[in-house]
Amino acid sequence: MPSIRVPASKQTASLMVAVKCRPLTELERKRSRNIIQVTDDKGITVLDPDREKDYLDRIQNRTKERKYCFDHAFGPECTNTDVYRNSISTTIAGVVQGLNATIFAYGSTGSGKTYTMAGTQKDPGLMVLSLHTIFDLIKKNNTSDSFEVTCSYLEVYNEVIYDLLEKSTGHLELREDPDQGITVAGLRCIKVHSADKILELLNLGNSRRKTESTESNVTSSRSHAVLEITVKRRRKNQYRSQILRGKLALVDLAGSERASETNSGGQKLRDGANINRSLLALANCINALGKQQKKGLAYVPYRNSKLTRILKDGLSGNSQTIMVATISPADNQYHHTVNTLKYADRAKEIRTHVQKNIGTVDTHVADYQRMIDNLQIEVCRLRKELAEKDSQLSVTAEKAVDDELSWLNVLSHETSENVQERINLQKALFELEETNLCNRNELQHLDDAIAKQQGIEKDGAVVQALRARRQIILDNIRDNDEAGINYQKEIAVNEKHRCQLQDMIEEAISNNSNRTYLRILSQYRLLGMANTELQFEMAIRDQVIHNQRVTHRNLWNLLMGLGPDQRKIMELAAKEGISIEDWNSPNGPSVRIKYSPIQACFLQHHQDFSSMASFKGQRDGHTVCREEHRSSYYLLSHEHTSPVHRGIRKQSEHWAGGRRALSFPWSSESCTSLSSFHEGYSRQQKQDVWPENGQLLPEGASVAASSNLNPCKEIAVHSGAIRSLFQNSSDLSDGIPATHRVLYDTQPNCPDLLKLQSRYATTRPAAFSSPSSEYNRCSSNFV
Ligand SMILES: Nc1ncnc2c1ncn2[C@@H]1O[C@H](COP(=O)(O)OP(=O)(O)OP(=O)(O)O)[C@@H](O)[C@H]1O
Repeated sequence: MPSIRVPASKQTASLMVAVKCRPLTELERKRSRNIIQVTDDKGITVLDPDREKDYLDRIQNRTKERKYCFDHAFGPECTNTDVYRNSISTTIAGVVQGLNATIFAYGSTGSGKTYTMAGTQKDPGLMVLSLHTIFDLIKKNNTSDSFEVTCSYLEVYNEVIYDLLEKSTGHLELREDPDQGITVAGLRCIKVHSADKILELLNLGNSRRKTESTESNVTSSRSHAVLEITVKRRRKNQYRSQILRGKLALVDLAGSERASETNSGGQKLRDGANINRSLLALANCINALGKQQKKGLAYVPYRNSKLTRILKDGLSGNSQTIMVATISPADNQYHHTVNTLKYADRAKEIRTHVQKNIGTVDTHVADYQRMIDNLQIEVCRLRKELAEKDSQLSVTAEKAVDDELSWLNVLSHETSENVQERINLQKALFELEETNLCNRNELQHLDDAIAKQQGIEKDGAVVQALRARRQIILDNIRDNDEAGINYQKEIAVNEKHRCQLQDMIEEAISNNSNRTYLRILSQYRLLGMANTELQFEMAIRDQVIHNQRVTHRNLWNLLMGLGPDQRKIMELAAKEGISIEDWNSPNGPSVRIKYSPIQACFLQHHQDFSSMASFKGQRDGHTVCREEHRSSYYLLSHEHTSPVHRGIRKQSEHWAGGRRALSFPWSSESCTSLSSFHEGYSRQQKQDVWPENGQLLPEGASVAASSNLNPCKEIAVHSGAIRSLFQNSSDLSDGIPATHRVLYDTQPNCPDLLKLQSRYATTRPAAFSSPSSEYNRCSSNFV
């Protein structure tokens, strides 16, 4: 069977930027002034739009004039063909040779993106000209190679993907394929034999595209359109054939605008917000990629929109990419023009890695025979499926039930998208934190290096270079922190949407006659989604555990390399409550930390929670391996604080018919990230807590008291907890508070209990002597 493999050689290519300035429109000619000068085939000057300057500007010689230099610059007199010949045609030729190319038009609304990409009858656009080139090259090819050209056309409208080659399609999903990168599942791919056929399809697709008349543009595109042409070229010799697969993506973006400028409201305003969101995401990616070339380690937020995910390959992967920045020459468009040119200028820094997509096919007779066999099996299966579908269609009663369920399917689908989006956001947040962790590490090293270097020569060249690098890292950290805050906001919005969806499902179910069945079905589906999220959380946690282990190992190696004396290490560690064992073990020494009873309590709780927890270390009293302990941090932060888990907890509360679910006092800590959890946790360590009223302590848990107590009256305690409560009674400096009673499930002859009773027998007999029936009453209220 054919297999496309990545060949060894890769070439780095810069993103090519061509700027095209359109002529003034009829209306603009009456009202506006031309402020664009194309100085030569690369240079552009944007003149100051203000004819009159105020006093301050005049005396300080301030001007808004801006000068730029790009790979190509085209003035209003240039046609699309001029742009194509000078900047695009060679790249298109590469597509027939198995290379990928992406061409996208970027600019504000009404600046001429659609005109440039689609064009008119008299002035055909880049899409049309590219297609003609591809078919001309195929036609002129005088080798024995065979070609297959396929095309797809999609639009992203309001963050939903639609197939423009299908009359009415549902929402399409993006898939991340390890071999092919980002693909759109279910997108129609049509085989074409001539440029005219594609143009026919293009016109058809364009007629389906969402456009609106806005104040700035009569036919403003409300969606981002992506036309993808794949050219498969098969080269044969006697036994083997080689396949070259080139892909060309032609992208016409929707126009960005300010709501105030377009004077739009309602749906138009919503479209505008979504368009701006994805364009902002694109601009952020361009910024980050540009920065990455200069500074390294900047996080690129591809996941923020469908558009950027689709364009990912074009922006940093295997593609020769051309950005055509379109601008208007009108003086009232100055800000938009400068903004577009600013991003175009940054985009020049972007680098992609171009490589031919080559695969081979063994064409032995046996392979053909196998292919035929497979096809025959497939035909049989399809026939059978068709017969089944026919019989299904005839059962109208079943169909009626299907109709009844269709609303649930729609809502389930939306919920699943909501879950997917949340997972993506959390993945992005996680990646961002990983990046910042590296940044912070580097910062630490830099600080050390600066301090050391300053001892040698104060403010020398090396120190200055280190400081410059430090500033860059600080900037990166700040930018990433800002991005992280935005992700958290988006997660909150997503979570709100999840609640709305769930309410809608609940409402729909309660209005339906098949209530019980639908409720079970809905819960089943929601649980399925919750399960997906949990699996994702676990994958992240495993990654964190792995990272911690590597760090742990490295630290030991470092410590050993430094060679401090064993006794000294032991002394220092003991001061920190750490004991070190097995010094001479071939795997290195093992570190143990003494935990306070409350820490041990939550570790115990979380061990129960996690079925995947890899707690291989020894658990003895309140001693837990450092490694386990660190990994639990992350688990806890997600268990208690991530929207996913809050969602799951809310669901379980709901399904439990309003009965209170088990919760711990510190579960209200809002720690949405690893670092904020650490912060929250260390705060928690500083103040002892008393469990909330009516709370059940798990087996083996213990409590600590302090003067800062919750005003609860009763707690129920398992026998194991009583034991540890007693064992750690020295921690109960204030004893069981006068306002509290402890209810227990232990047999009266339990030795631990007897000891406890004797401790409180004279001072407060009621504090610790409730009968089991009371324990049962108390615990059944909330378990
Ligand atoms: N090179 C050009 N020559 C003549 N007219 C042009 C040219 N470029 C654009 N125009 C005209 O400018 C107007 C706006 O162009 P167009 O619709 O292509 O903008 P756009 O950037 O795609 O806008 P939106 O983002 O709102 O979809 C149209 O009337 C178009 O005909």
